[in-house]
Amino acid sequence: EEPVEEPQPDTQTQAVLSPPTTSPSPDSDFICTHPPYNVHLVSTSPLIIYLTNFLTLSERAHLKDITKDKFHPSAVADGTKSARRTSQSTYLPRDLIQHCIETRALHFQGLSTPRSHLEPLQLVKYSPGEHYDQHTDWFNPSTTPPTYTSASAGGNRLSSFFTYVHVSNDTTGGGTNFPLIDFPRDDTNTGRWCEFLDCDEPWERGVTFRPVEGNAVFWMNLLPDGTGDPRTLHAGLPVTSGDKIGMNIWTRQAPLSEEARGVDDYPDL
Ligand SMILES: O=C(O)CCC(=O)C(=O)O
Ligand SMILES: [Fe+2]
Repeated sequence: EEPVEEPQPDTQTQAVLSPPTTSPSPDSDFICTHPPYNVHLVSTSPLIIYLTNFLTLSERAHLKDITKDKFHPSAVADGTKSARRTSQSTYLPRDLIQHCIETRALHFQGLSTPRSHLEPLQLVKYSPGEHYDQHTDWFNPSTTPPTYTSASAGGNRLSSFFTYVHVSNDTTGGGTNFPLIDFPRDDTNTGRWCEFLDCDEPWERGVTFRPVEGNAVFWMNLLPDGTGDPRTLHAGLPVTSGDKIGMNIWTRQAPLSEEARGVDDYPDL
């Protein structure tokens, strides 16, 4: 019997976490290997990095398969549905593939980031017309209850990965827009960025990442003094046709409780 999950008040700032349940291993012979993803520096301040082939085809297929019937309307901090975020979300159950993706995200951040700093991985699905208004992933101390962001509750969100898990052939729209970030310089005029960035957007709109399945955007949310970096403002632009599923991988400043993360029995490597 699958436990029925209540829709989680999972937020504009997604402060309230739903601990993942453990699902049986997808394949007991599974060995965690990491794809040879590529790293492209978009901005050094704030740090924004574009990653190609961060999720393999089989990982994407697995993520879609295990979350097929699990999406609930995305909500905001007070638990209500919001016109600001019209997508559907779900947290991933814990399994070996989920664990392997977590390991990749941790190693990318310097090999010694503890797993306990990771929030449960969250999938977000957009159908035509759905979007997520401009927001920051870091919690604003003036609007977020301190119980969500105190050091004992994990602190703030240090970094974000937004990975594209599913983008259909007919998907249009659905880019991830950072309005305050300058388009990366390309003095050689190779136009290579246009494969990943929307070069048709007017330059005042900042940088818009195209949703390309398997790829990911990584950025640091906090300034060196630990406060939120306002330049990380971003939006999930409306999907205009087809659909899009993304995954958030959020790393906190401090460990989350087992209550928030769920029990994790997998060996670390
Ligand atoms: O859908 C996107 O492109 C971005 C989503 C996002 O920023 C979020 O879920 O926090
Ligand atoms: Fe976000």
